[in-house]
Amino acid sequence: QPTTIGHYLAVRLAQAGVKHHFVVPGDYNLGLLDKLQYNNYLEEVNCANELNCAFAAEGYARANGIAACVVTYSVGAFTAFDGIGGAYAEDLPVILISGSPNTNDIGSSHLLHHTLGTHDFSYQYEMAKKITCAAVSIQRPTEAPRLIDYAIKMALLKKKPVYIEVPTNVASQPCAAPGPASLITEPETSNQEYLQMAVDISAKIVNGKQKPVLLAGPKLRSFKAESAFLELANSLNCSVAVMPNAKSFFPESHPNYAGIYWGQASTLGAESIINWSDCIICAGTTFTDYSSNGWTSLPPKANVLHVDVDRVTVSDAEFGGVLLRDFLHELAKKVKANNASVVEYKRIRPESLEIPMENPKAALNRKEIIRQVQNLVNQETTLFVDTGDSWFGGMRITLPEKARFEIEMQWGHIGWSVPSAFGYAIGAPKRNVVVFVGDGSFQETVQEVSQMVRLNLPIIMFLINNRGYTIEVEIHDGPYNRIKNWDYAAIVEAFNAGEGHAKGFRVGNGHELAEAIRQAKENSQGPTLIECNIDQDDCSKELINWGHNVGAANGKPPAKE
Ligand SMILES: Cc1ncc(Cn2nnc(CCOP(=O)(O)OP(=O)(O)O)c2C)c(N)n1
Ligand SMILES: [Mg+2]
Repeated sequence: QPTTIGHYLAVRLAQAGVKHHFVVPGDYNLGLLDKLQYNNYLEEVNCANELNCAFAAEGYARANGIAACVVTYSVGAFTAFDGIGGAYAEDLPVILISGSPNTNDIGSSHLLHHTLGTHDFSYQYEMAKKITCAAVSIQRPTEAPRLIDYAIKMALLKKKPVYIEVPTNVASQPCAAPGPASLITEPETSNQEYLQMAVDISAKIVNGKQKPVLLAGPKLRSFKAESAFLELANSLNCSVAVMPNAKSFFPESHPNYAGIYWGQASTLGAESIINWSDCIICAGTTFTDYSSNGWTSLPPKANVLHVDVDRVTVSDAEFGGVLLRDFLHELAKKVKANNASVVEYKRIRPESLEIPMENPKAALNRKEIIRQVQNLVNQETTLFVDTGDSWFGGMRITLPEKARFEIEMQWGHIGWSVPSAFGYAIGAPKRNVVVFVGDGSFQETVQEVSQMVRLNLPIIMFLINNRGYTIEVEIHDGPYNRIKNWDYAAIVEAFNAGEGHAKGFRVGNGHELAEAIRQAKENSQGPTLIECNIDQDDCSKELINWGHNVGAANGKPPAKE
């Protein structure tokens, strides 16, 4: 039967793998929301604001592989853009759908609400082009199928966000029925000839080296290359280190795991084994000022074989059209086992960093929190760590088999973890979602705890209250790093408003923390926030050192004219 553009979009979203769409309604998108809603493949999830809506979709994409969020024109889309920029930075395919003015108003003398008060209604679409891999605006209903297919296909191919603008009078327009899912889900393939050339040359190089190692990068997950990476690690049988924003993309329970490579914030001797190697296969890695610890930890270029998402760079050659997962899978068949690095690693591996238990009545400190969270983490746990000393605390957690770790080191938006963990929990209902979030970060996006209450999500949040922006203090201090303290436990319980199951605890020692965790594990009907009060100066030495390096990098004077 004839369908509508709204129905067409709903079917395509479902065919792409979206099961929930995150929304903040607005009069420019209400007709579209109706069409999406009565479609039984999709479930609508409300958010308190559009920044959190976009971050919830970003978190859903971490769990589900693709996500969608629907906002209204300008006043909705502009804050959603911040979360979409984050999805772009983190290689997460989020489909941003925005309502927009009636097509009859384009080019007319009408001035409209939720606009800049001019006759130009193209600015949002132009802005969206900058932070997506594809942006479309459906001004002529007959073009809808082509534009929708193009945008969704690009999101799936490039693992980047896309933008679909739907004028308020278009969603209910008649439209051809959508075709088969394969039209939009066709995966990208490698150029077979180039793939084999790249693999043959690389295998010769690797097999000719004395002590190759592997380094896992953040792009392994989005580009579905984790299992191919594991295959290569097993066939090469070498030491494997991971970048801080690739933690959990290689199992830490694997006998060849050699820790996190992050300069002086490295763990388990990873930096030593990387620096000792004569061939570092960097798979899906990116080295930024943050992830290279202020440019202090970059593997020596001459020893690097860099495998990017769609190209391979070896010594003096580069091969385009070679997909990361295909290259790793094929290389695994051609390399000879060489465990020199594993033998060496066993000699340098530092003693295990067991954190001794504190006197349960002593004032709570960062290490005791990490020790107790370590005991909470299991195979079903996904640990979110927000920007701040939470990053460095999270790095100290040893992950059991199948545990997952979520971080947003490229975009680095404080507060991301609360809405992202909310969206993730909807996409992965069987996971135990645990969050490390600082007081400063929490204040940015606290509203989405109310949606956790609404949907009875048993997310456990450790709010590290060190009275301010400690990560910033370590980069560069000033009065602006002090913040107003909140009663965080009371705020979370205020979201219950008589019918919720949120629980809030304020803890000041190891005994209170243990009791709060015990109750959090029992609270299966709603979120539990545990406000961990620690001293303002109780921060990791890794953060202090990292802060010095990043501060120095930020302060580098302009190059001489
Ligand atoms: C949206 C956004 N605005 C400002 C910043 C800069 N920034 N980065 N970290 C911070 C402070 C984080 O403070 P907390 O969450 O309390 O973390 P810690 O005290 O370091 O544990 C800021 C203000 C940021 N990273 N993201
Ligand atoms: Mg703080």
